[in-house]
Amino acid sequence: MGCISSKNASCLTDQGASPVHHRENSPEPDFSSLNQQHRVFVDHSLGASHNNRRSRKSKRLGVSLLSGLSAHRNVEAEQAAAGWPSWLFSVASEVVEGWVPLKAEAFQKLEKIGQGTYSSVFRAREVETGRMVALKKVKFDSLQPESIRFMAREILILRKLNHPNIMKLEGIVTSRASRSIYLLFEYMEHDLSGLSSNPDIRFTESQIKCYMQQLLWGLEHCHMQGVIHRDIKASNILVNNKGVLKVGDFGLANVVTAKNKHQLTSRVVTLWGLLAMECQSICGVWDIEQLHKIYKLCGSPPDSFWRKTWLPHATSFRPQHTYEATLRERCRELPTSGVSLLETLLSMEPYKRGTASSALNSEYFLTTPYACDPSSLPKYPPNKEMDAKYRDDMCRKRANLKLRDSGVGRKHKRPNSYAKLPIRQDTFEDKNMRNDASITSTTHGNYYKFSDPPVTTGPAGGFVWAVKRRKHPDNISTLTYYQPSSRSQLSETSVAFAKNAFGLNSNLHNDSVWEVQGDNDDQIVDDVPSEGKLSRIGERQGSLNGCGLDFSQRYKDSPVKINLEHLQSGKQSISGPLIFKSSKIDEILQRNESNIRQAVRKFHFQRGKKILITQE
Ligand SMILES: Nc1ncnc2c1ncn2[C@@H]1O[C@H](COP(=O)(O)OP(=O)(O)OP(=O)(O)O)[C@@H](O)[C@H]1O
Repeated sequence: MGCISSKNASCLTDQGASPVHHRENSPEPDFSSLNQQHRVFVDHSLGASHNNRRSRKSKRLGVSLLSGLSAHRNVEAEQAAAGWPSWLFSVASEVVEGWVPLKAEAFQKLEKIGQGTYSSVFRAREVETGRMVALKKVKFDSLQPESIRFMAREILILRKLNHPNIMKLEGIVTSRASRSIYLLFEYMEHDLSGLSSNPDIRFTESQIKCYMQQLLWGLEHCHMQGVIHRDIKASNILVNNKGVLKVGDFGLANVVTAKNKHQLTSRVVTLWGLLAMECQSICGVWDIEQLHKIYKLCGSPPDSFWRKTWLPHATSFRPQHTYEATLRERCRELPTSGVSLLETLLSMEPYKRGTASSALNSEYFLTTPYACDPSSLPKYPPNKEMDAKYRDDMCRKRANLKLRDSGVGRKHKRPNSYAKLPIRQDTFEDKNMRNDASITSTTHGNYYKFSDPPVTTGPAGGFVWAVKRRKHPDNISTLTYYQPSSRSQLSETSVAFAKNAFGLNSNLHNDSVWEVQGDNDDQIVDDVPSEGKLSRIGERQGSLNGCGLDFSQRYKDSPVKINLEHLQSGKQSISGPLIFKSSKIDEILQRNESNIRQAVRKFHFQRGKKILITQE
């Protein structure tokens, strides 16, 4: 527990009111100018022109460029005077336009309540009012303009949104001397991931409708502002003790404009858990697996879809046989109107897919039982995704120990139901449990409930599921992949693998990198390693330049084939169920992991050398 310290900042005002100090007529952030702000074009051909009219025009243009430049300098001077760090306003001055930084001393930082890929979230007390708040420390590299721009995008989008069901950005804590920033939000006691993974909590139909309605109201607002969230998942849906739901984490959000609507990346949205995201860096199996699951739930798109689609590489994802939707069967306990709504929202064909607005007008919300009032929702003890993960980890450790004790070795076993997972009290018994290095991946609570994969006990654990699936005749598809045959061949791509792995929500690896750099979340950290940030840039940016891999090349051939051109070694085709031989996969995963580690070590070693040289 400790106070964040910084020197230059203003202090907070009334409780409940936005603590941000707005200047008069604070303009709306202009997204289009974010990347162009500092590009001042001087057209040298203008002065050489013999055309008088053109020359006069050029002079006018020159004058306006100069006055634009000086206006810009004024803005920067103002922002510096307000106490903003220069690395921030010189790259993305729109972010702080009309605001002044909040004093770090104005908050007492309490415990960590959330750990995302791009941030750590802390509960804090506003010293003046005693109000609880959440401070999100965003990970980025203040030495890298691209990294700053991506962090800035989240802020700009948050500033653009103003709705009771959207997390409101109340201010930014930083200072002229600081190299990190904290985003200030209202404190929310729960996230839906934590709540729904608690076996003791069962929502009634009207409570579900209440949450759904609030979620859709929030999303409708985003869409009306041209904002698409692109990472809607239970842990990003926050709920407070008054029953109010707010959509959070706009780190992957973007603004759709007429210009960019066909250019946005498909490399967003969290797949089905961190483990999957880590494994995704290896042969891309998990994308395909997830798609396979989706087909099995929602049915595969009809022939007309594949003929009409303009999505690049779409036909690569075409399954070899038709899947009938099983959604109705799987959701037979839900009311018909609810399943119909789900069907519309999950429709594979975009023109059939419902919008947030159409969902709000659907029969589901117009029939009894109606959505309850948020204030009537029960008050639950604080429960976050982090708590659920902690329970999962403990459960896996326990399962692993049991298996060892029974001499089963590395065989994997799936718990019968998530409800049987230990709740937090139980886990205290496990405090003295041996810390098994192989049990490192964390899994989302809902993962067990819905996707029903096995407990994983090692880096390759996910493939047990693939092995299990061999028994099911409906999992048939063909997949081709290039299997690396030797360590040396893989090492050529190790950096790419490392970057890719970091870019794909690999908390496990991110954490170790941060430790290497001596990052301490209790202090304002001045620098952060750029490796993780680089990949983050790639991922958030929507291009994969930072990762060194071109995913657009990944699924060149059809149907459901993986063609990894960066693994230029032995081609292997598998026909039949969508599986790999687990032993081979184990090997590949282990090799990849060690390559990733090597690449990271090498990177830090080289970076350290560079720093030394610079200092000399
Ligand atoms: N305002 C808040 N109040 C309380 N808890 C919060 C708040 N904002 C975030 N959290 C907690 O912190 C977690 C991580 O926050 P967030 O999703 O914003 O970070 P992230 O780094 O973008 O995560 P991700 O890896 O999902 O992209 C959330 O799942 C939630 O449990």
